[in-house]
Amino acid sequence: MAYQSVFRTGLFKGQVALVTGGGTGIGRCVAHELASLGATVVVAARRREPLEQTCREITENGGQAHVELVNIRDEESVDTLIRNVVAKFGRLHLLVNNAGGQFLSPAENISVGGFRTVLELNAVGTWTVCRAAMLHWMKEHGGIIVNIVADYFNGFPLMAHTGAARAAVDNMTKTLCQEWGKFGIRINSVAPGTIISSGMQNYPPPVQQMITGGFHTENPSGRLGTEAEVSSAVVWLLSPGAAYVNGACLRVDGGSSLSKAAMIPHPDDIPIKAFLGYSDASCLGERDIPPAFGELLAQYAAKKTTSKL
Ligand SMILES: CCCCCCC/C=C/C(=O)SCCNC(=O)CCNC(=O)[C@H](O)C(C)(C)COP(=O)(O)OP(=O)(O)OC[C@H]1O[C@@H](n2cnc3c(N)ncnc32)[C@H](O)[C@@H]1OP(=O)(O)O
Ligand SMILES: NC(=O)C1=CN([C@@H]2O[C@H](COP(=O)(O)OP(=O)(O)OC[C@H]3O[C@@H](n4cnc5c(N)ncnc54)[C@H](OP(=O)(O)O)[C@@H]3O)[C@@H](O)[C@H]2O)C=CC1
Repeated sequence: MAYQSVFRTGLFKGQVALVTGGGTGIGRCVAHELASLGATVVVAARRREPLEQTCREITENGGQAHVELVNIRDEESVDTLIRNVVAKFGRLHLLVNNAGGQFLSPAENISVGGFRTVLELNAVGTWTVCRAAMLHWMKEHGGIIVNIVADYFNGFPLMAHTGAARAAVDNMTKTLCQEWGKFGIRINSVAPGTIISSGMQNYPPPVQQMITGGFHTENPSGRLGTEAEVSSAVVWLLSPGAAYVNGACLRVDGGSSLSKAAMIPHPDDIPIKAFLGYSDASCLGERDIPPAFGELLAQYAAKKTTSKL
């Protein structure tokens, strides 16, 4: 019943949609929503089983779905995917670049290889799919693309690699909007906040507990997001109703990117000592500020620091 669609408007009837990472999580939900609105959906990723499961669910619901295997880190595999879709269905109108991910790690423990892996998966991988879709179909016929990124806007503690990769994808989206508009290609990105999805299985139990235990509810909406909430934004951007939205990044995060709490707890020591002036008189002593703030400055001056500078 969970995926029983309540209405079928046929909004995307006759259109072919490719969703990478469409066997699980957000991609699976996007695939369901597009199929329930009439699109023929191709779900593509590395593992056949989850893709076939999604496909079965959609077909049982009366939609049309097909499976293709792809590794978006492999240019030849991506090329084959796009050629197969165009050969089998004769068209490719809609593309959702959802496949991606990373591992959680303090930046100081990310090796060069680890950083490169995440850049290659998310940034180069998304580019590879965009490029192949453009070359093999959209350059001649137009199309609509949505790239899934993440809340990278103020940096991404514990995920420096993915923050860099998602920023790259968002910027690439803006460039492609300007360069590929002439082909009739419209392209946007969606930046999910923390979403309750299969992706959470990738994090160790203590991290899962931290997320479910309130850490990520500290946002204006007071909760985590759902796959359907991200999918809804994707579907809208793919729809004619968003015809004049191009090169945008739509945040689906409950407002969390506006009010992000520090993700890394601070130690008692302050690692970056406050600057209080070169002269002793600059900031301390008699001042025209409320007393409580003066006390705070005095504390900053007295605090021991771990800084070696
Ligand atoms: C604080 C909580 C924040 C929550 C915010 C949530 C926001 C985001 C949510 C999501 O995105 S949901 C999750 C979506 N799904 C995933 O992220 C899973 C995807 N992960 C993967 O597919 C893989 O882990 C990977 C990132 C693609 C890497 O897989 P691959 O098999 O290619 O890696 P390896 O060949 O094993 O290693 C390559 C390279 O990377 C280093 N590395 C891999 N894993 C780790 C790790 N856990 N910690 C540190 N380093 C890691 C590995 O050592 C290799 O490095 P080198 O040997 O080359 O130096
Ligand atoms: N959940 C969240 O809070 C957030 C998620 N995101 C992003 O949203 C997207 C979907 O995540 P979510 O559904 O949560 O997590 P999932 O882990 O369920 O989704 C990741 C999908 O990407 C596919 N994938 C990974 N690597 C490749 C590859 N090399 N080639 C092809 N497909 C690949 C996986 O399939 P397979 O392993 O079979 O290849 C899987 O279906 C990801 O890009 C994620 O990083 C962004 C912000 C927040």
